[in-house]
Amino acid sequence: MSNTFFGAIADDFTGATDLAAMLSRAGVPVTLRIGLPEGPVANETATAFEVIALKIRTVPPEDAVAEARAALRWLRARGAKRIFWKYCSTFDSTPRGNIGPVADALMSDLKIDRTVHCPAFPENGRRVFMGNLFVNDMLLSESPMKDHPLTPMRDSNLMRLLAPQIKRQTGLVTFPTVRRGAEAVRDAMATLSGHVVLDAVEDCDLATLAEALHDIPLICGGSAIAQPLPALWRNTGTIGQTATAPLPKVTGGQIVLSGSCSAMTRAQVGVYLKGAAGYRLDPLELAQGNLADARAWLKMQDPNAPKIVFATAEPKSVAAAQDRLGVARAGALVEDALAQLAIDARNMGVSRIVVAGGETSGAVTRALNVDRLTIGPEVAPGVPWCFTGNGLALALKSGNFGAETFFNDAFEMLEHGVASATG
Ligand SMILES: Nc1ncnc2c1ncn2[C@@H]1O[C@H](COP(=O)(O)OP(=O)(O)O)[C@@H](O)[C@H]1O
Ligand SMILES: O=C(O)[C@@H](O)C(=O)COP(=O)(O)O
Repeated sequence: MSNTFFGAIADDFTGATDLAAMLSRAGVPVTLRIGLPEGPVANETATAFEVIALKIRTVPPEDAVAEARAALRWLRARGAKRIFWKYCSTFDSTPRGNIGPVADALMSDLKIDRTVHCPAFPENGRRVFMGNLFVNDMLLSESPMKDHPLTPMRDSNLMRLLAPQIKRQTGLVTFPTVRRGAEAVRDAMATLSGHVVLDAVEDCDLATLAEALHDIPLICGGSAIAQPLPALWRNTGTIGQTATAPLPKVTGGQIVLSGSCSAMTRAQVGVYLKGAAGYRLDPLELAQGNLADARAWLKMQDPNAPKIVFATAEPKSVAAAQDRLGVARAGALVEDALAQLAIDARNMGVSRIVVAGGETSGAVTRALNVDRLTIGPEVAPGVPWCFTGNGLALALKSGNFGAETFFNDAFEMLEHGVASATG
């Protein structure tokens, strides 16, 4: 018998580990699954918090909807009472989706006519004011997200971004209302239907929103709104107390694989290359079928020494590759190459792997046949070390998360040992 209470569907793998980290911080055991299990899972220890990592951020909307609905069915069959649709705190989507279509489909399946959208993540500089998303001190559309290889964000208004993606209407709970407290938020919600965007500027706003909304069936957004939820459910006796489990110690070689071209990753790669061996992947060369050079380079490296393989490049160079190859093909070539190199690294004794990029993390994690992750401590907000059942440690870093020294920070943290985790 399962006792799942909270079920989350994440649109990419870094997003899934980000959400799992926020729940772990709140002291609850989380099961993070890579895709839906193929067979029954009845004999394993059930946890009240399940996160399913999908790779549906940039697939056609029909495919994203089908996968998300299957995940919803699976979670509800396990007993999930609260559903969370986790997407990016920078609202990464194409003009057609997939944030809106999936939210609409989940609403229909749950038979509800209202949900909320809360991408705010103040600790990582994502704030929503009057329905407009800010990244640090910039509007989303003026931030480096305007140049994202797959989901360039050229508008900052969440209602405007959602409108062409959804069948229902949009609404907004404004910042002044949120600052008046949970009751004011509930009163405002009672007058709204469809997709309600929530303003939130600081963590205290997320706490107010969580207090007002923790009992609604479906929350959509970034990971930060999830952090205050477990304490609220614990206070009302909805979930019990939880214990932490010791983490496995992972020794063995190390590598960084970076397919993210986000501004922060570019800086992180630059810093890491000062002390690590590096190999740059070029999508145009990959298109000629040349992965052999990269594989040969990797084979010559000491498994234990710091090293990085990266396709990370400046927007101009990304645009040039995309002009020649098309956006999807350029992305797929890099993802497939890094996935193959992850397998090669594993075969030469590498067991501690940092991956930069959400899509990239999806490709690498799948290639390594990982089906479940235990969540460890965070290297940076939203980026935990994760552990597989078969001796691998993975840190899946979202493009813009972490400090410039992230890659060094990650391995240092493992060297010094990590105390405990949930899962
Ligand atoms: N040099 C490049 N030219 C074109 N596309 C690239 C290049 N390097 C990486 N990519 C692709 O860009 C996408 C980056 O997305 P992702 O891995 O999700 O990173 P992020 O987390 O920064 O959004 C991937 O599909 C990746 O394969
Ligand atoms: O919400 C976030 O910002 C992250 O959890 C996330 O989804 C990041 O996506 P990528 O930057 O594509 O890794």
